[in-house]
Amino acid sequence: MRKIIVGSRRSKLAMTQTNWVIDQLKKIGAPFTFDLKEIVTKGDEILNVTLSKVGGKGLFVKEIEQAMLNKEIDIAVHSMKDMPAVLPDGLVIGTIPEREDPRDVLISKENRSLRDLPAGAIVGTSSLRRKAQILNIRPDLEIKWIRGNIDTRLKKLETEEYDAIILAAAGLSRMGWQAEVVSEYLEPSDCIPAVGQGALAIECRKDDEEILQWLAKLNCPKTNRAVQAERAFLNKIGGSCQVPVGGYAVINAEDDVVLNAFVASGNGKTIFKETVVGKDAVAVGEKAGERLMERGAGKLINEILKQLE
Ligand SMILES: NCc1[nH]cc(CCC(=O)O)c1CC(=O)O
Repeated sequence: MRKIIVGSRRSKLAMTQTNWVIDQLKKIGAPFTFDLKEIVTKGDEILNVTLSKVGGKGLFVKEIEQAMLNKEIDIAVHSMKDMPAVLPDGLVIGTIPEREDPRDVLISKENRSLRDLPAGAIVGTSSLRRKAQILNIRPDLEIKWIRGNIDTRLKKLETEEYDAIILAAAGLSRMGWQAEVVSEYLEPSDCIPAVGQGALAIECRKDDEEILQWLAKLNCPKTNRAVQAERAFLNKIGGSCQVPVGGYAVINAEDDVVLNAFVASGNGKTIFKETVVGKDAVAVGEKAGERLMERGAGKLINEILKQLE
């Protein structure tokens, strides 16, 4: 039997996701044995800085992709939302399994919802996307940066000066946290998820036909189409991590892709939202990007990027 080397970040979430995929492959009878190889990425090492300031997207995958190109590993399981728009030559996303709950959740002291938090309450998040959307609804709240893995953040809610934190529902449930810890599931009408949130990307070499053939059996066509639309949108607007942006697509009963996307100013005062419906996922994503740019998102993005210079 062929031995497959699976590369993974060492975080508990990464390991959990990786082991889940290995289990799925075993379950469908893939004729492989598996070896896990831990890889430390830049994103794991730099914990004290906002991600958007240290390079953002790609930070959690670059070293892993290099190891794959060097044939030190054969496959890797990533959170789709950590994946840059373009993959290095020679690598592909071999499969996208069914998406988990894509929503963000609010976890607060006294189990308060977003609209019930006390005036001026402190909310922990390091995501520009979450910050802008939260401030759009509750401009009085104070957003305080927080980093670290999910367990660390939950602990900080108890030990540090936060009244609430925001996390992805998918990460929480994959880590075995029960829905009871959640104070409120934020609906996409309030807080549009990150592009790819809740989905996994399993990456391998383009020419590894044997692996590709088995990975294909784990593929979820609906999730695939939805994520394609979201990523086409992100690509169109330039996919920068410095700009509050989000996109979430579903497949409706008519088999159309329905994409909701937004671009906002950092303080959430200006927020442009678009909904685009259509059969062709990539076209839907690109159209959402084009429309938002026409409405002024381009100007907004340029202003944000200029301030960073
Ligand atoms: N930002 C880090 C990150 N990358 C992927 C997830 C888990 C959720 C997912 O797979 O989308 C998380 C945690 C979070 O945002 O709370």
